[in-house]
Amino acid sequence: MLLLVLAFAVAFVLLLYMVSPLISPKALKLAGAHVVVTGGSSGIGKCIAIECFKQGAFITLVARDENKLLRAKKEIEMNAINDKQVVLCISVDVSKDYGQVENVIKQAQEKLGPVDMLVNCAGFSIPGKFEDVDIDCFGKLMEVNYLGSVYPSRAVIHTMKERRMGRIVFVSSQAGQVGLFGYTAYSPTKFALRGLAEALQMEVKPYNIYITVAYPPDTDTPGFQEENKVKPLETRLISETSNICQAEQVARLIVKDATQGNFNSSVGSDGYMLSSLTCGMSPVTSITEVLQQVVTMGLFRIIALFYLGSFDSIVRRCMIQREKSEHEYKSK
Ligand SMILES: NC(=O)C1=CN([C@@H]2O[C@H](COP(=O)(O)OP(=O)(O)OC[C@H]3O[C@@H](n4cnc5c(N)ncnc54)[C@H](OP(=O)(O)O)[C@@H]3O)[C@@H](O)[C@H]2O)C=CC1
Ligand SMILES: CCCCCCCCCCCCCCCC(=O)[C@@H](N)CO
Repeated sequence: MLLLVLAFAVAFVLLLYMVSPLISPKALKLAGAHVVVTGGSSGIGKCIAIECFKQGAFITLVARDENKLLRAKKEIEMNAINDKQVVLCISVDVSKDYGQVENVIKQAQEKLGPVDMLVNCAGFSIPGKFEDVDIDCFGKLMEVNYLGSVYPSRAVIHTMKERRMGRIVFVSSQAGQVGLFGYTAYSPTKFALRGLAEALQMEVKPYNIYITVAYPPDTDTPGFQEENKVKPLETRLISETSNICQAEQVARLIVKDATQGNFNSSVGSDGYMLSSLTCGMSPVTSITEVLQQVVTMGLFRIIALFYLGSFDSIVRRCMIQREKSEHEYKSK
């Protein structure tokens, strides 16, 4: 009898331990909230700002080009739901100097109050074969995509901890879940955000601060058009596996996941599979999510083998094609 009670007690404690990371956070209400969006003057960032504005938030847009900022501000303001809402623009390079970024956040907090949600969306990509990408680009990408997310986050975290509330979003990429041909310089910067997010989430969870990492697929934005000008054929063919998304759709999902406090934010069926497959030791906030992961991971690994096989064959075909045309060129 005593043994039975003991066994039940142990089972109960174990169950409590298993379920304790699953307690869902309370959703953040955006009406009246202050949302800072880096990279908010274009593409996904601009659409995130619009989505938050539509829900009643006050917005600070952070990017370098002042004209682009002003144009985005006008566009966002057309979506106001009341006449108190404000869009503030501040021009700064998020990657250069921590002191500057800290000042920008201070200015924003003085004008619009403490930051409730920070969205780190400033970033770019330089695709190309490992040996073709200019050696300086590896550092530049790491500076903007990684340090450019560390600096603003570091500048808001103190106040968020004091207030025991907040949301921080890191915009990674599907290329931050899987390394692909042409992304040797870009992928690592997006993988790095995941490591940062996991470690930071563990630190700030007791302060009721929730981190979201978003993994968008190719999305039709000015940045995407720019990237396509230099994208190797292999990268384009491999990326075509995933559909091109609209920035509005990606933004809507990111804002929904961030306000709900979900650690993971993905788009579409490939996004869903990739996230389940690469969940690793990442935090979970819902029981359904973790059950889906447990059930689907093995199956998705098998499906992934077919994808990997097709990617390998794309790379091989392109190599043969290239060598052939080089040969023809030489023999002419
Ligand atoms: N589009 C896509 O296919 C995908 C994009 N992503 C990621 O989403 C994010 C946004 O991409 P997307 O909307 O396409 O990009 P865009 O090029 O359209 O917009 C980038 C924004 O970031 C700002 N920015 C760039 N560098 C800096 C900097 N050093 N300091 C401050 N602001 C900066 C730009 O303004 P300014 O130049 O004036 O500073 C602009 O507002 C990026 O991190 C990208 O890696 C992820 C997956 C897919
Ligand atoms: C079960 C396994 C499923 C596997 C599916 C694999 C699909 C891979 C497609 C990857 C597309 C990469 C998009 C990068 C976007 C990006 O970040 C740049 N456009 C930035 O500008």
